[in-house]
Amino acid sequence: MISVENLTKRYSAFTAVDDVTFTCEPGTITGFLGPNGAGKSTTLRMITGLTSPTAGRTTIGGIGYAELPNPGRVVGVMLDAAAQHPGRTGLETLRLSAALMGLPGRRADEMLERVGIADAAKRRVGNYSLGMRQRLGIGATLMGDPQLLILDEPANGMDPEGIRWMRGLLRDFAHRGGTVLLSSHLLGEVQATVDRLVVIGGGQVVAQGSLAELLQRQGVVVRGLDPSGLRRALEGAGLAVDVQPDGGYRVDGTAEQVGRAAALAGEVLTELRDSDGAGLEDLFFELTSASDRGAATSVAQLAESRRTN
Ligand SMILES: Nc1ncnc2c1ncn2[C@@H]1O[C@H](COP(=O)(O)OP(=O)(O)OP(=O)(O)O)[C@@H](O)[C@H]1O
Repeated sequence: MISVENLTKRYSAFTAVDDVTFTCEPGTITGFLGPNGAGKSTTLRMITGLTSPTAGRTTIGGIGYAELPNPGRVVGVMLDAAAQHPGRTGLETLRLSAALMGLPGRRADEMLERVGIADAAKRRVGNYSLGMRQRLGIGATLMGDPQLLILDEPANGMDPEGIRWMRGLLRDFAHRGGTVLLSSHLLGEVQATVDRLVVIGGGQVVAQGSLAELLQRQGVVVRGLDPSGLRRALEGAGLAVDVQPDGGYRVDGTAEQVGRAAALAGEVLTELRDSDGAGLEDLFFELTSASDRGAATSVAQLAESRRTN
């Protein structure tokens, strides 16, 4: 388990990470999501002992990263795939990882096969594409057969096939009881991969919960013959209504609640369906801009602020 408790990092007067708390459980993939500059990398650097916190603490399996006797055997960390030495070949890179962890060199060859770049084993990493470096980086994280993975923007530079491959690999890792924490600034990228989301904006956690929970909050999409009459009926029934760019309404409620409110007011519906997370992107922007206002610190507060806006 990864545990982050009241973690804060200040650079002079600037607070990059502000009282962040979350946990990542075995058997799950947690997405750490936020726009550029939100504080994701700083948090991951603190978890992995590369930056010291101003306040708070982080543990991996109950102990601090710096106290792990052979960290690579416990947690695979990839913070910057582009940082690999450009003059070494992929094989040399992984052989070095193997040597540092006291593993046999042949493991490097097996790993290159596993991450799909065996045919580039003897090429210099400087000539790899970013997607190939990500594969190599993921290979390096897996060398010590760890129970946890911490990956900063692992999908950066990967093509759709690469992203699908990585998704399968991480799913399989979590399925076998592993714990994964991965960051991204793109909601669409993590949505299909993760079980849980921790959303960060302006250094603060603005929402966290299971993906299902956060998706559920998206309610239903509804349209009627008389849009303004339908809106009056829904709001009259106490349902919060968001007008979509295409003129439909997204409603925080169930199809039954919406159907009943419309029927009571004699409104004819032309469409009523689950929003299928279509609004999760809106939620992401809403959540992160809410953090700039310092308004919402939890899903509950955000939900409240959406109801009253
Ligand atoms: N060493 C440092 N000194 C001063 N400010 C820093 C330092 N490191 C990070 N910051 C600032 O802290 C904030 C958070 O940065 P961080 O790299 O953690 O964001 P991020 O969410 O990972 O963004 P990105 O997706 O762009 O990598 C940014 O405003 C950044 O400029």
